[in-house]
Amino acid sequence: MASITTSVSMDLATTFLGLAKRQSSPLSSIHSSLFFCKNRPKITAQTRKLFTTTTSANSNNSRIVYSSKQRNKCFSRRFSVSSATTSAPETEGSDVLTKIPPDNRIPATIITGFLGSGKTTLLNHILTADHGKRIAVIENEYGEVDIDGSLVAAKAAGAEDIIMLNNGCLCCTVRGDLVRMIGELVNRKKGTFDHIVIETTGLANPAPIIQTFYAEDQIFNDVKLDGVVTLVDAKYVAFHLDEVKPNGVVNEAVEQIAYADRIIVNKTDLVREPEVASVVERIRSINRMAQLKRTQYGKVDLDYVLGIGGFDLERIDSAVEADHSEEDHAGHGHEHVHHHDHHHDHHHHDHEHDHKHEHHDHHSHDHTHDPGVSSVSIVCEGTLDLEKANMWLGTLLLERSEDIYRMKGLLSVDGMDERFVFQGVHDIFQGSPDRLWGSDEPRINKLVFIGKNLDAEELEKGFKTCLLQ
Ligand SMILES: Nc1nc2c(ncn2[C@@H]2O[C@H](COP(=O)(O)OP(=O)(O)OP(=O)(O)O)[C@@H](O)[C@H]2O)c(=O)[nH]1
Repeated sequence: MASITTSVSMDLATTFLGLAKRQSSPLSSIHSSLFFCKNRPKITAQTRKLFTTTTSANSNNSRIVYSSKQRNKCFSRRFSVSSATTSAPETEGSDVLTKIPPDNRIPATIITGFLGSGKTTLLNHILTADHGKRIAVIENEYGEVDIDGSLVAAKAAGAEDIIMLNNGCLCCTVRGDLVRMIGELVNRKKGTFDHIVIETTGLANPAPIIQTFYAEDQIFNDVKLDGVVTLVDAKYVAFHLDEVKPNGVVNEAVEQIAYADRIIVNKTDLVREPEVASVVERIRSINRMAQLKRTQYGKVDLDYVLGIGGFDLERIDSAVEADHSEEDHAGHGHEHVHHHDHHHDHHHHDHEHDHKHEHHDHHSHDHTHDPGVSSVSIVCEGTLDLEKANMWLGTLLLERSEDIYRMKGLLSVDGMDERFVFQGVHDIFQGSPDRLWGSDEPRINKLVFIGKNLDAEELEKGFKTCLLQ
C-alpha cells in the first residue's frame, strides 16, 4: 500500500514539476507596464448610466442616484426606493439627465471570487490589454507573505503602483487601510490614473468592502464603485457553495456570487459542458441579475469588467437576503435549487430597506470567517532537494488536496538558477521557473497554504525536511 501511495505521489509531483518545465506561466510572459497605458481615452461621465437599467434588471429596478454635491442626501437613500423617475428632480417635461452634474469621480472595480478562481489571472489580463486606461491596483493578500505581489505582471515590469494589503482581509481588519490607501492614491496621484482595481482575498465577504465605498466620505467624494466582478472556478465552485458553515459564519463563495455585477465562470477547460451548465444554473439560483460569461484564463472583453457603470447596492442586498432566508428555512447542506425572483420582490418599501441597513451593518462588523479555514506561511532560507520536495508535495496533495484550497510558493531549488514559482488550487498545479536569483540575493523560500484544518507546525516540519542539509 505504501509503495502505491509513493508512486502515485511521485507521479503527481512529477506532473507538477513537469508541467512547470513544459509550459511557462502566463504570468511570466507579461511584460507591459500596468500602471500607465498609452492612448488614454476620454473618460465620459457615468451619470447617465445611473438612470438606465442594467440589461438584466427589469424596468422597476431602482438605482442609486447621487452626485458628489448630493453625497449626504444620496447616501441616506441607498436603502430606500429611488427609481429613476421618482428620485430625479424636476422630472416633468424635462430631460432629467441634464439636471444631474456629471459624475467625474474615479471608477473602482472590485475583483472577487473564491480562492484560486482566477482573480490575479484576470487582473493580469486587464493590465496588459490594450484599453488605454491607466489603472491603479490595490491587492489584498490573505496571509503574511506577499506572493501575488510577485506574480502580478506590473510588479515584474517595475511598476510601483500596486499597493499590497497583506496584514489581514479587506473585509475585516484592514478596511481602514483601504480607506487610507484610496485617500492617498487620490490625493497624491490624482490625474495619473483613470481607474482603480481592487483584488480581494479569496475569502473576502465583499459586502463590507462594497459598503466602504458608500459609508466613507473620503472615498465617496472622489471614487465611485464601478462594479463587482466575481470569478467562479467552474470545477470547484459547487464544492465551496455546498460547504456547511458553523452558525453565524458566512459562506463566502455564496456571498461573492450574490454581490457580483458581472460573473465570470472561469476554468471551463477543466470541466465538461454539462458541468458548466449545472454551475451556471447554480449561480443563477443565487444571483439571477449579474451578467455571466464563461471563459478560460479570465479572457473576457474589457468592457465586460471595466466601465460597468455603477454598483447597485440595493439589488445586491436583496439577493443576499433572499439567499440567507432560504438557507435558514431549508437548512444547510440541503440540496435545492430555487430560482429567487430577485427582479421583483424588493426595492418597493422603505421600511424593508431600513431593516436591511441594520442587517448589513451588523453583518459587516460581526461576521467571522470559517474558523476551520486558515492560512499558513512558511518562510525559510535554503535550497530544496528536488526529489524530496516532489515526494513531500505529492504526498501532501494526495492526502489533503480537498482541504488545501490554495497553495502558492516561491522556491529555491537545487540546481536551478531561477526562482521556482508555483500555485495550486486543490489538486491542480501550475509552476514555472521565474526570474534568475540575484547573485547576492538570499535564496529564501516562501510558501502560503490556505485551507481547512491546516497544521502549521506539521507543514513547516515537512517542508524543512526537503531542504539540503
Ligand atoms: N486550467 C485553467 N487554469 C486557470 C484558468 N484561469 C486561471 N488558472 C490558473 O489557476 C491558478 C489560480 O489562478 P489565480 O489567478 O492566481 O487565482 P486567484 O483567484 O487570484 O487566487 P487567490 O489569490 O489564491 O485567491 C493559476 O495557476 C492560474 O494560472 C483557467 O481558465 N483554466
